[in-house]
Amino acid sequence: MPSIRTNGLTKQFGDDTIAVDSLDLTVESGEIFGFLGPNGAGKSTTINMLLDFIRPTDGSAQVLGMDVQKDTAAIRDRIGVLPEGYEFDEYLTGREYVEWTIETKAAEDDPDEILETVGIRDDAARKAASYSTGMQQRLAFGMALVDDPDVLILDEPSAGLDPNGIQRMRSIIRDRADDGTTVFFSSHLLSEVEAVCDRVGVMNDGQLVAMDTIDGLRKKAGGRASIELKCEMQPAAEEIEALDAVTEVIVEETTLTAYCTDPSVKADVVRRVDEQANVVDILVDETSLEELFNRYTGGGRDGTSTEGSDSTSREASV
Ligand SMILES: Nc1ncnc2c1ncn2[C@@H]1O[C@H](COP(=O)(O)OP(=O)(O)OP(=O)(O)O)[C@@H](O)[C@H]1O
Repeated sequence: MPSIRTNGLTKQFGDDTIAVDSLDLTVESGEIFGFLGPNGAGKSTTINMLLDFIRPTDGSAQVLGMDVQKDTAAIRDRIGVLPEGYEFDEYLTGREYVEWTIETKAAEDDPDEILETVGIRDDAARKAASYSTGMQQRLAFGMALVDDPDVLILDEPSAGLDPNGIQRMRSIIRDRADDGTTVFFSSHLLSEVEAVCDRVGVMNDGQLVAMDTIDGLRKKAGGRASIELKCEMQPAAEEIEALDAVTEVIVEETTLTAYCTDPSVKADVVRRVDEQANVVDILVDETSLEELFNRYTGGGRDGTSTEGSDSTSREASV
């Protein structure tokens, strides 16, 4: 049974804005699913409908086989949520927030263990409202982990986190998924999606424009992978050009760069170049996800899809 399924899910705001347009989505149990898209693509609106925070104009959605509108309470018992823009009031400390969540869910977690997991145990006695943005995000994430939920729904979970926080969050997500938790998280950070997801759905302008593994998406997009080889002597391009799936070969002195439509051909390229010219160094530079993302989203609603994203080619490359 899929953990999350939507059928023709649609949300229109006012007369003009179709925030989510006939979304058909299936997330299997135990998957880490990345919900990717530029600002305004419809990610939060979708999540808000899954959580019954807002009602769809059309279509339906199920979480854990239950209808999100009819079985809201039963669903909330079994999911953990990190909403976008969580706000903490000035009265409770970090530990009290976690304790409150444990109590609300009638769970038996150890609050200190949760605080330790997300890396804020040393600050647990401070008021949560005085936390930095990243610490608040860690706290909200910790609260989502209470009661070992079957499904984690995380809206931009790395927002405000430092590299250490991002690393920690990824590792927690992987651990939870290994234990069978389904993780659905939205992001416009390409590197994040690449780093943890089994599959991604790409939203653009309210529509799901692609849903596949990263590799699968790249193949469909016709993205090309490249490999650069430094050799002892000058290699000849002809034999490499003749390989299936190699589209272009450039030789500059003792360096050969091969572009291919299927990344699996790279091993063959290395072997053959090595036979001719002794490969001394390999520099792989595959199609960047950013390029792929832009190909699918065409720059987003406002043409600035990757603005502010973590899009250095090395970090975003697959
Ligand atoms: N309450 C609302 N009233 C009117 N329009 C809304 C409302 N909520 C969202 N929208 C619009 O719906 C569209 C999708 O917004 P949404 O917040 O779902 O995008 P998103 O993909 O989550 O973006 P971001 O990455 O910036 O959070 C946008 O055009 C947004 O302005």
